[in-house]
Amino acid sequence: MPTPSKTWIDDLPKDRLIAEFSVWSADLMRLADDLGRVDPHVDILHIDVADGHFAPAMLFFPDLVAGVRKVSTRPIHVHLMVADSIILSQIEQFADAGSDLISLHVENESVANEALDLLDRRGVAAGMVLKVDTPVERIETYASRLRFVTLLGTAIGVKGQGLDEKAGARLQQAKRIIAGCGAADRIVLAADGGIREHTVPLLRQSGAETVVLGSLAFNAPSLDERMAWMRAL
Ligand SMILES: O=C(CO)[C@@H](O)[C@H](O)COP(=O)(O)O
Repeated sequence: MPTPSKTWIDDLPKDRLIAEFSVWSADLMRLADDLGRVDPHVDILHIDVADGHFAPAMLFFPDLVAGVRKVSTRPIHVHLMVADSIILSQIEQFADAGSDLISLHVENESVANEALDLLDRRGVAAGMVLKVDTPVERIETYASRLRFVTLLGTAIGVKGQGLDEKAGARLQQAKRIIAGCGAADRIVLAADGGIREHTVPLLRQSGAETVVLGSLAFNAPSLDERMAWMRAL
């Protein structure tokens, strides 16, 4: 299965919301079939990784990414929610497995620069994620090295929650900071968590260029209709 081109981030659509599909919300017992079902609508596959310590969930592993790589040509975005002490070895393993973009957390402060150096050496695009209460200004330090910035709109690593009321204002602030760093054309701004029919318009208006779709897409009564609605926003 060919991997996406080096320039895949530059080739993402700019005239509509980018659709990032969260594998966590797929039918895990029939994963290949479910990914095949949604594939025509997918711009990016999002794979959460959590160690039960940095985030409460225990989620996904490199062999799963390697398996997804075999059944999909879509770019794979790995969201690492793991402790500083294991992040470098996790990056190596998820890069080996075929990830196209790996995001660590701004809160992984003690190892963040080393992790970004490693992603650079491995030729994997770098992203960063902020927990729902982390000051947005903290992306400024890293902005020159990033292709993606993702703001969590809910508590980390828990599915099925409602959107935090600060999410819209935080996206607007991130947008201003990214523009102030001269990185508006390079960094894609993403919203993850609390992605619902009534929240997507607000997130879009607040500056989100992509949303991480979970149940909103995988459980949609008609995926064609839901995606047509989303793309028209
Ligand atoms: O990481 C997350 C939620 O924080 C997403 O990746 C989940 O997949 C969303 O699932 P739903 O809440 O939409 O069911």
